[in-house]
Amino acid sequence: MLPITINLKKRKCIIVGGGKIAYRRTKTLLAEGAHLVVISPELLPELAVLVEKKRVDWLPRTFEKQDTRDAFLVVAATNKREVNAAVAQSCSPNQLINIADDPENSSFYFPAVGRRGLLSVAVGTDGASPILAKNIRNEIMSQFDETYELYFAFVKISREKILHLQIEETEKRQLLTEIVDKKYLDIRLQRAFLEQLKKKQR
Ligand SMILES: C[C@@]1(CC(=O)O)C2=NC(=C\c3[nH]c(c(CCC(=O)O)c3CC(=O)O)Cc3[nH]c(c(CC(=O)O)c3CCC(=O)O)/C=C3\N/C(=C\2)[C@@H](CCC(=O)O)[C@]3(C)CC(=O)O)/[C@H]1CCC(=O)O
Ligand SMILES: NC(=O)c1ccc[n+]([C@@H]2O[C@H](COP(=O)([O-])OP(=O)(O)OC[C@H]3O[C@@H](n4cnc5c(N)ncnc54)[C@H](O)[C@@H]3O)[C@@H](O)[C@H]2O)c1
Repeated sequence: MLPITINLKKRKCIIVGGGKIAYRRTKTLLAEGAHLVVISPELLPELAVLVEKKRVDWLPRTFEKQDTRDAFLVVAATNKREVNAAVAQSCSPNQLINIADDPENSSFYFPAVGRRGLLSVAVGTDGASPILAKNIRNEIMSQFDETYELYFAFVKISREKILHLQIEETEKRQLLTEIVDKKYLDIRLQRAFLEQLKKKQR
């Protein structure tokens, strides 16, 4: 399975079911700015709060096969195997579909995600053990404390500035390599580097 980072901003995502798994998926997809529609006769209180806050749309009924028609991504997360199978059946081969109780027939899995500023980490085990994926994610993320949040922002800004400099390609490459040195976790060195770049811009 290929891990990719998908831009979900404003894309329509359908979640069928309103229980624990639906809520977990909702949080993951909302964090990426997706347009979420939850279809379920009942909702977990945590999901109802998100509906009240208008963070997600809710269709308070059971699934109907036209529901998935214009969705970019679909999650089948009811506690009924036959309903989840019907959700999957209703999708075209080009829609992204995750079936909570049927990885074999899902076109994508949810990895264990970690975020620190602009860094994102996704760990999967091809479904072998979600708990292990979670543990490995936690292990990786423990290496990145909050100083990395500023650092990743520094790297992004510096890279943009370097790419726009009127200098030789070899020097650009050297500078792009320079900024990933861990010494730049130190904010004073970040400032000094940006000052240096300013001089090169003139
Ligand atoms: C990583 C994480 C992301 C997330 O869900 O956001 C995730 N599962 C998590 C937790 C978790 N899931 C389960 C348990 C109970 C213990 C256990 O069974 O091990 C726990 C533990 C817990 O809750 O702590 C049960 C379970 N999971 C799946 C099945 C179906 C099956 O295997 O048939 C069943 C049995 C259902 C049943 O009982 O019927 C299937 C999938 N779960 C996946 C992802 C995909 C594979 C990821 C990979 O490649 O490893 C995959 C294939 C598809 C998918 O659903 O996307 C998230 C933790 C991260 C976090 O906390 O951030
Ligand atoms: N992938 C995973 O990580 C993972 C982990 C645990 C469980 N599961 C599986 O996920 C599924 C859901 O688990 P859960 O704990 O969220 O269940 P749950 O009982 O908390 O929630 C089920 C929801 O489905 C809704 N529902 C039932 N019939 C429906 C229909 N016809 N149309 C629309 N909604 C309907 C119910 O109203 C309820 O909100 C189960 O099949 C379980 O085996 C997957």
